[in-house]
Amino acid sequence: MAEDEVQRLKRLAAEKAVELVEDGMVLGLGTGSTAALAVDAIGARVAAGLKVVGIPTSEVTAAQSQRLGIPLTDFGHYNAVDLTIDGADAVDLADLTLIKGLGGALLREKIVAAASKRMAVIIDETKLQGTIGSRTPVPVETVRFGWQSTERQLKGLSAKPKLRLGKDGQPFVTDGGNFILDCDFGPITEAAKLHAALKSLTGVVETGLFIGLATDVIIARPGGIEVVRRG
Ligand SMILES: O=C(CO)[C@H](O)[C@H](O)COP(=O)(O)O
Repeated sequence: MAEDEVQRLKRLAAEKAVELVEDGMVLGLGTGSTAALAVDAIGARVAAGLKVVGIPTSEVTAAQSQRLGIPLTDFGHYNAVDLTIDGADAVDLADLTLIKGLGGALLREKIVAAASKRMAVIIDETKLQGTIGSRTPVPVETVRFGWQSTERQLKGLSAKPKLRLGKDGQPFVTDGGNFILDCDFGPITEAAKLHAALKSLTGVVETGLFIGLATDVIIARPGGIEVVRRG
């Protein structure tokens, strides 16, 4: 699919999700190229008088929100988020399991998603890949100290881990100061079991498997928008 068309589809999904935003809401503001389009659309509504507060899932999203005049808050002020709008790297429509974190923000994204009453995931149809893991590795955020030891433990779980590098060829560092090991497991049939096994490893901070968190998936296809809701 041509890049312009993918961008058009991402914008359609973002705009559909922003229709769910209501006055007075606490919003989770996602990270990535699709989520950024939703943040733009929220910013336009704020400029037109909408009253919301947002919790950003990355420093990049925080900076974008500030530029747009979206008031920001944190979990010191609110226990729960009414609605989070975020992208995803892979979605299994069978149970709305997601892989997230190719943009590097998975830890904050998961903290915000876990506190959200509703999580709308916005994607173009290229993110639908059937069984999760078939085409997308699982990002695993790992403390820097001893990352090679954590990598060996991951290999013990049959992963093929690869340390993520930044554009400068140095290890990519997350907003939390950690590294990411992108782990190819092949198709994942028992995501919850795998997630639990990964989390039990010393040195693993969080995984990019988002299970039972998405409530709505908004898919932009060339022929139109499809909304899939949990249950
Ligand atoms: O999980 C993420 C960032 O950590 C993003 O939501 C995910 O990478 C999708 O990004 P994009 O919309 O640019 O394809």
